[in-house]
Amino acid sequence: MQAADSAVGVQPAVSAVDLVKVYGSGQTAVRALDGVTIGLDAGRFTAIMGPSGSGKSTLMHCLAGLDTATSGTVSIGGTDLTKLSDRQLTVLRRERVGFVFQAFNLMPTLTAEQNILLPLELAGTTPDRAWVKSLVDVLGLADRLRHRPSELSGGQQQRVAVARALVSRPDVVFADEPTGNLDSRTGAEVLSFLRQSVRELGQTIVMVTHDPVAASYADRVVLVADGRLVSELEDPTPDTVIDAMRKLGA
Ligand SMILES: Nc1ncnc2c1ncn2[C@@H]1O[C@H](COP(=O)(O)OP(=O)(O)OP(=O)(O)O)[C@@H](O)[C@H]1O
Repeated sequence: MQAADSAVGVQPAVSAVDLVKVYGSGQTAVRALDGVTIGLDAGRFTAIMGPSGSGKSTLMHCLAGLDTATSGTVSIGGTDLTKLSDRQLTVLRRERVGFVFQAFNLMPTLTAEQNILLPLELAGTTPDRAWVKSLVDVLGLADRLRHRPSELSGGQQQRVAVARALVSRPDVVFADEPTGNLDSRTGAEVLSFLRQSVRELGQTIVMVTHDPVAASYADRVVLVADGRLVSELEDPTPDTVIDAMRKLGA
């Protein structure tokens, strides 16, 4: 078997080497990331956890090309983000990365369907109708497509945001507290769908969360403290995540 066919040789979907992020300068400088090296495997669901202020959001923003690191490198699908111009970075984010935010971030004047198709519209790509239909069906949105976000429940809005993130089959989906604004039952539905998209569609997902139950949907949890990776868990359960967080003093 070729190395590329085995798990050992698989290139990570996202990787970072010695990532440092310093906000501000002089006496007020904050070292939010202090030398993070990480590889996030394709086709897996990774959760990033850690105490408040530990650097989770900064790490996610740097990995996703939403923020630039002070030093170190980040690659998505083999492309080194630090070598791209702002314009190239915008195109890469649009075409190869999907985002799901806590606050849904849907366009209020567009219908659910228009919101889902927006990334393709912006990229000038023709929608794969069969793919769009399967996303809409699996997410239970078929009878909500003509509604605007204000006419949808929070859970429905987040399902639209998930469909929008997946519609262009991105290399990776970054989710920042995707269930933070949802009740636990609706949150569980959204997390189950994210899990399903990894299992059945081979999607790569990276999620920042405070919630041990949400993290237990992931294949792997990486724990951040004071801007460094301090430990990780494979096949987490809520209890193993709570234990690991307790050890960090969180
Ligand atoms: N724009 C900024 N300017 C200055 N300092 C910042 C900025 N953004 C974040 N920080 C600081 O960097 C550190 C890491 O912040 P970050 O938001 O990444 O942590 P977090 O783990 O996501 O926190 P939380 O769980 O509370 O959202 C914190 O000390 C924070 O105050």
